[in-house]
Amino acid sequence: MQRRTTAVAGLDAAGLRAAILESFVKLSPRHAVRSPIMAIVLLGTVLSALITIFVPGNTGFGIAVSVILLITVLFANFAEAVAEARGRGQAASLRAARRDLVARKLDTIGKNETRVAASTLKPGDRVIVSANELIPADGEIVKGVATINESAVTGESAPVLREAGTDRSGVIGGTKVLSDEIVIEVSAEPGHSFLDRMIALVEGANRQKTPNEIALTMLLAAMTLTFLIVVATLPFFAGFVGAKLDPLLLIALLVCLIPTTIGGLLPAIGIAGMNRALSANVLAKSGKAVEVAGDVDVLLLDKTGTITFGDRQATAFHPLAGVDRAQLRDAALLSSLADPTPEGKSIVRLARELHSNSLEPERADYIQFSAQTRMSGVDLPEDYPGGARSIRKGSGDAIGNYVRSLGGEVIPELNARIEQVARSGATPLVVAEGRYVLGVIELSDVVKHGVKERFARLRAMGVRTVMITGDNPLTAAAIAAEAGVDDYIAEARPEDKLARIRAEQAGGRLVAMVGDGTNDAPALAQADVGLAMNSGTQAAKEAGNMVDLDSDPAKLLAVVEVGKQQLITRGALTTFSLANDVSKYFAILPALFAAAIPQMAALNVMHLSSPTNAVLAALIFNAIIIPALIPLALAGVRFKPATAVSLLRRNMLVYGVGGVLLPFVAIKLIDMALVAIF
Ligand SMILES: Nc1ncnc2c1ncn2[C@@H]1O[C@H](COP(=O)(O)OP(=O)(O)OP(=O)(O)O)[C@@H](O)[C@H]1O
Ligand SMILES: [K+]
Ligand SMILES: [Mg+2]
Repeated sequence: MQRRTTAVAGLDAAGLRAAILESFVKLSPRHAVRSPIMAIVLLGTVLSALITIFVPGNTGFGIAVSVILLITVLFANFAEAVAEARGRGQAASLRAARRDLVARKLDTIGKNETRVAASTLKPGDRVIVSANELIPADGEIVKGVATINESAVTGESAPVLREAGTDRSGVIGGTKVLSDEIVIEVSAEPGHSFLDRMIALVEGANRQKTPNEIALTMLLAAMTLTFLIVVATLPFFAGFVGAKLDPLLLIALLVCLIPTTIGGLLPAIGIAGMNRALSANVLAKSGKAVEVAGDVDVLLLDKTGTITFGDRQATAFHPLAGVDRAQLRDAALLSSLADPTPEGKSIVRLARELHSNSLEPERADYIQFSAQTRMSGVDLPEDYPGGARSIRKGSGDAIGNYVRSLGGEVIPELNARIEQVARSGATPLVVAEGRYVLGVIELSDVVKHGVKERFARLRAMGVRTVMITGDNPLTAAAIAAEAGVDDYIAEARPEDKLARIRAEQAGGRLVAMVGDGTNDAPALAQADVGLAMNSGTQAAKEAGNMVDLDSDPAKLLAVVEVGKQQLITRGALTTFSLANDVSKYFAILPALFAAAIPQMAALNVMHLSSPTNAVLAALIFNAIIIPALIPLALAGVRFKPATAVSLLRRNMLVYGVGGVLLPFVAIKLIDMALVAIF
């Protein structure tokens, strides 16, 4: 983490020099036209320079106006350059992880290996990687399990476990295998790896304006056009009262009125948002994704692993009346011998601790767990001691259906047992042998620290949280209450997540969700904000529009806050920029009409020393407010969790009223300084 936070903290001397240089490079017309507002200022600079050169008269004033206008454009360019430079610092650390590697590529039958350059690997190729070797390309583990150090990419040095056939099978090129040996199926085209794409994004090579940003740019352009028309027609109306207006003053008036502050800071705000997400170790595939996160109304969260720690561990066996404790214990063990889930492994562990000495069958049919069936188990063959048997374990309703399908029935005692376990927030797994229910396994899980506070923060911001779980309603209710979510859906299968997202969206709401599994991919793609876990499957990472490098599902909460902050920052600075106009009117209008209409002097409420000084002071303020606000644009406006409406009210007060008052003071001070100096 250290490496990345220092890159965000600010620019070093070299970075600063580069940003200053870049401010001049950005004077090129090709760059200038991207912001209509700054283009007008640049045009004004050229025009006032030409007037100064060719129209005899007040040369000193002309030079001053031209220089200040040029500096205004440079300041705006500088704001963008600083934001970009910070992104480049982050890209450099990502790039360090992408090195030229040698891969041990397997042939099609997976027997022989040849050494090839990692850059030649294509999707579908299989490579073998052993302990202490670097993973040559992005892909998914198809064989084996290994601990991996992903610090080169995530900055997080704690090793992570990645395993074939699970939702934690994804690996990134450039990270290091610490133990064991794995076979990886490459998923990325050369040059299009996860890192390649992220570097391009961070550098802003293909930064696209977000819809909000485009809408605001259009609005600002329309305002600029209006002011342009007003100022251009002013001499005509002034003619009626016999006033002749100085073209230099008209240019100054125009530049002061158009929203240069927000126009200059807009790109920096956009870039900074993505950088803030990256500082939280979240790679957003677009700036749009970050912003949409700031607008979401509903957060859909998994229970297991997101709200709870997720390593559900078997803690007790509860046999039904008349069932021997050892019988339940042994059945639970047999049904879990080949169950690779954390739940399955913990059942084996608990049963062994309780001295189960069941033999491992030499051959048996294992039924793997799926979120669809919510059941797993084993079919034992004739020759196993005790004869052929079918053992199943799973959710109460799944096992209920199973025994009923075999002609059995669910006795009330079972429901009482299930309830007893579920009410405490634990997950009851029911074990059945054939059509007889043996009892209940208690799987305990713990709610993560601090989630309750985060949900409360989100609620204060008007975001509703919905927990969606495959677990039974009672466990769901217990955990929902403990975690403080607004709503929950129990006994949900993967497609239910998708259905719920669609339903929320149909109601006009924006939905965010987290996921890691292949079966989460449709929901991740459907959600407006899909945060995929870095540890997750390739399908999930492709489908989502953000990836959390730390694989912490609770990160979604942080992402929402980053997005909110981005929207609020833009809104606050726009308000401030527009509010500034009021005071500039009072500075420039009296100056403009000073000669023709002496009564206008009454408007000179700031008692500025002279008409020219008034204009210069307004222009200088207009220019220096841009760099003054760069830190705020980059860091984001501080905000407390509150609903959009109350935030708007507060920001109108701070940035609106502040935006009106501050320039009065500042312009007056600059005027006094001008008098003192000249
Ligand atoms: N290894 C397993 N064998 C049999 N049944 C299981 C196993 N693991 C979980 N189950 C049952 O299947 C249900 C659904 O599990 P699933 O993992 O889909 O959802 P979940 O983990 O409970 O919820 P979430 O969606 O929040 O992760 C569980 O509540 C449990 O009753
Ligand atoms: K302005
Ligand atoms: Mg699950």
